[in-house]
Amino acid sequence: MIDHDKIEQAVRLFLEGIGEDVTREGLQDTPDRIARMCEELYGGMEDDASVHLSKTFSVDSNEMVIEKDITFYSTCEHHILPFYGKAHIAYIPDGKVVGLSKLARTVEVFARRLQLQEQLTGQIADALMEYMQPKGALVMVEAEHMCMTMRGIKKPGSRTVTMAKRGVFESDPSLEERFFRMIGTNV
Ligand SMILES: Nc1nc2c(ncn2[C@@H]2O[C@H](COP(=O)(O)OP(=O)(O)OP(=O)(O)O)[C@@H](O)[C@H]2O)c(=O)[nH]1
Ligand SMILES: [Zn+2]
Repeated sequence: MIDHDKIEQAVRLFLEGIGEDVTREGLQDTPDRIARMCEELYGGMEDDASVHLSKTFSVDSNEMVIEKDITFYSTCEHHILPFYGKAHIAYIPDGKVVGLSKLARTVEVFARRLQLQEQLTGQIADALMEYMQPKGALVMVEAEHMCMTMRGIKKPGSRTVTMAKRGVFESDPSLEERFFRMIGTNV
């Protein structure tokens, strides 16, 4: 549960900590604004991937399905700064598929919380395997981390690429090659 009162108290303390005057006009509503924003940014913690992925329906073909370029925004758990980019999801059905929007909804469930990119990638793949039981799933995430660009090492434009393979994608390398051909990326 997101606790608005705690967030508002913390934001006031934080503003004092950086030497701000919390009573000045521009900051008066900021604690409340941030508490409301947290509902959106971290709302994935109160959502459940099984709700989206268990709405399957039957199909005749078990050909690979790819949903690519799913834009997401997440927050790095080390610095509480955004990391954002694209997720690509592939799966090989085992007689059933889900509505395409449910793949993007699953990305949102895990992106809208404090995260590590590797963990985000793995959690999406695990949810697909657990709740829709395909023959295999592959998730690739490409992102820019603001903790690498606006502070610290300051390398704007650097991208982190992570991948998680499950099921037949682990045992058959030709499926991964097909995935790369189909998304048109050479990482
Ligand atoms: N593996 C991984 N590392 C991440 C992710 N997001 C941020 N990091 C890294 O987490 C590390 C935290 O390093 P620390 O040395 O504890 O903290 P820091 O002194 O702020 O690190 P610098 O960023 O090097 O200044 C940094 O190297 C970040 O680049 C992520 O999603 N996955
Ligand atoms: Zn970070």
